[in-house]
Amino acid sequence: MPHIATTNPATGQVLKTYEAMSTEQLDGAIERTHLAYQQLRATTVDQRARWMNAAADLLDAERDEIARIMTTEMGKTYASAQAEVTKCATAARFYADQAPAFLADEPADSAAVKATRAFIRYQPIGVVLAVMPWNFPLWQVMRFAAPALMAGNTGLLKHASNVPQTALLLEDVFRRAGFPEGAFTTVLVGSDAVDRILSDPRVRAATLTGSEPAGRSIAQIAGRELKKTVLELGGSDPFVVMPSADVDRAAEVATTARCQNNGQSCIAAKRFIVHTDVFDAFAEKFAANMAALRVGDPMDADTDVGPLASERGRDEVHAQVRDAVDKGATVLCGGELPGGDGWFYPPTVVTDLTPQMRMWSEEVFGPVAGLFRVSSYEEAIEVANGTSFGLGSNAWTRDPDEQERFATDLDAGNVFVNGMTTSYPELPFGGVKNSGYGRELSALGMREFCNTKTVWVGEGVASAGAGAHAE
Ligand SMILES: O=CCCCC(=O)O
Repeated sequence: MPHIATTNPATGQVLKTYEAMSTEQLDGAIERTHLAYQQLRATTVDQRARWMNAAADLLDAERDEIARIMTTEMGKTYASAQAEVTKCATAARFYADQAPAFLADEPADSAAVKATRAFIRYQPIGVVLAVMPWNFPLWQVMRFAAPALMAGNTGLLKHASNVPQTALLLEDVFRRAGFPEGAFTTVLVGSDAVDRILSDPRVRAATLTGSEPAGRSIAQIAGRELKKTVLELGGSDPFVVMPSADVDRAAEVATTARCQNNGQSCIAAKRFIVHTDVFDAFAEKFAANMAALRVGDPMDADTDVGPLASERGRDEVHAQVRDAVDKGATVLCGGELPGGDGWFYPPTVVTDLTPQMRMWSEEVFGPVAGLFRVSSYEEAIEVANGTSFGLGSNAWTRDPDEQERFATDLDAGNVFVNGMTTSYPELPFGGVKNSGYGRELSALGMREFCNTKTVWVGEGVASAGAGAHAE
């Protein structure tokens, strides 16, 4: 039986447990979501925008209570949980505003294809399964749900088993906002149910944010079933600092980039690759900033870093650090398991890493930074691109030529120059290599789950021109 429960990571206390759905209940949930699709696809984009704006208003109005639940379920600081709720409301409004333009018919060169009219029409495809992680328990779901529902698709959410309350409350928000019953449905099941769900003919596609093994497993099922997937998997983002960089600012942003969300973000900077000319200055400031972070109760406004989400996650992070230390790495700060309740881990900086150490190539999902010294641009690129991941990346340089080169040479889905990788509704988000494929957010994210339909109209039909339709 899957263990679906709210366990407070700050205390280790189990607060609420849930029974997994039976096969019959799951089938009923799929059917409701499928029937809701028949309804939603027949609504206008303006109607859906009204519901989406109402969902945004509910999120704003209930922000503090939602944030408290998120903090209790996965340990992020209360302030960052509040910011996450606000970001979700912003994304909902963004898609409510932009959907008419993103879904409008796109005229093509009709003369070139010997048509009276030729255009592209974006239409929904049906029920989309969303398998989502606990680290940004509201945002990861919303960045799928807002574009999907605005396109006229319906969503079936299989959330991580440690954030059931957040999963259920989002279903409730969409229902109260006015979306048809079943338009967004949470299923409380373990990952063993994913094969059954994705094999169901009523489910047309899947999106997953999660680990590389989870991505491989979904892709395998979807391949067998010939269903579209978007995968956003792990990352071990490089953060490169070159001699012309503002080192103080880079060290400050590096600290936030590594420890955001208690170090548990796929786009957290994880490998700090610093040119030898500024290495010592950067290392000193960065380690001092990391050591100064306050670790503690995530509900406390003075806390910078709360607990990791699970005991297993913390054990894994510590094992990666111990592996490096046992093989000769140097710890500049942190690295010791604290005593007491809760799954806390101190901000840690480790240097003198070698390819034999797990930290060299693996993603570290906690507030632990690997620090690398390089002596040229070419070496920085080689180390930065030297993992199987390619999600986000950061480069710090005031040299305009270098900025251009980094934008081209970093093998990643996102390059942020003199700033920290983050996601915006306006910009596409996703990775290359083992970080996954497909894009979320922006118009591209909405169209991933649309039927991009070519329409060609020959002679004998009154020409009305394309561009008016938005389903
Ligand atoms: O684990 C992935 C984190 C994504 C965070 C964001 O979208 O800002």
